[in-house]
Amino acid sequence: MVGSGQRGSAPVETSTLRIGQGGPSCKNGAVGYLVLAYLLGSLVAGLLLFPEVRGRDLPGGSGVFRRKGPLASALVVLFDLGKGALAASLTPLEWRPLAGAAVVAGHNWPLFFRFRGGGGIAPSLGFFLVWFPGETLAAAGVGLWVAGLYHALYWRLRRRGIYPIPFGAAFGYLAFLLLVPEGGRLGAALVAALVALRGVQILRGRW
Ligand SMILES: O=P(O)(O)OC[C@H](O)CO
Repeated sequence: MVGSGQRGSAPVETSTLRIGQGGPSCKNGAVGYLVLAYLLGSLVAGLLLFPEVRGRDLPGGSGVFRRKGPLASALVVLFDLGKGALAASLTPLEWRPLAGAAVVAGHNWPLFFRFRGGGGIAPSLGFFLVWFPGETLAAAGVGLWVAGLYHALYWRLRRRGIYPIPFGAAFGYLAFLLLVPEGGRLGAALVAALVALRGVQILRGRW
């Protein structure tokens, strides 16, 4: 997207995000946005609302579904989507790539829960739904479709290995990286890397 410059003056180019433009006060402001995003991410719904899940299962939608049922799971997913969406809404465009990483880092390694949180899927979905709604919905569709297929062809029969949602999500993030416009690629790559890193930790039993 290209911003409309004022008539008679040089057009204002907004198509490329340039992180760190501006003086020291701008950078100080950015630290505030990133800390806020990290703290928002650290409010892990599954751990706040259902502390009994802690240590027994993952605190995201799937883990809470397994332990507490569908309504509790829906509540957790909505809360975690919401904090991601709020972080995107509060952060100016130029700092959004880092704010996306910050809110997901908070959810995955929360300050309030000894740095042991969820997988980062719901907050990243909420964050990018605000920033790139069409691309995010399309990528989420890919992820859900792959998860459904994996469930039907493998998980339903074996119940072993990677759970369907994270399995499908890996394809969703790949789709998103291909679909997202240039201005969002850095943010998408940072977030996907943090989700993948946490996924490796979880697979190794370090959750
Ligand atoms: O990645 P989270 O913590 O948002 O959890 C989402 C789902 O439970 C993953 O299976």
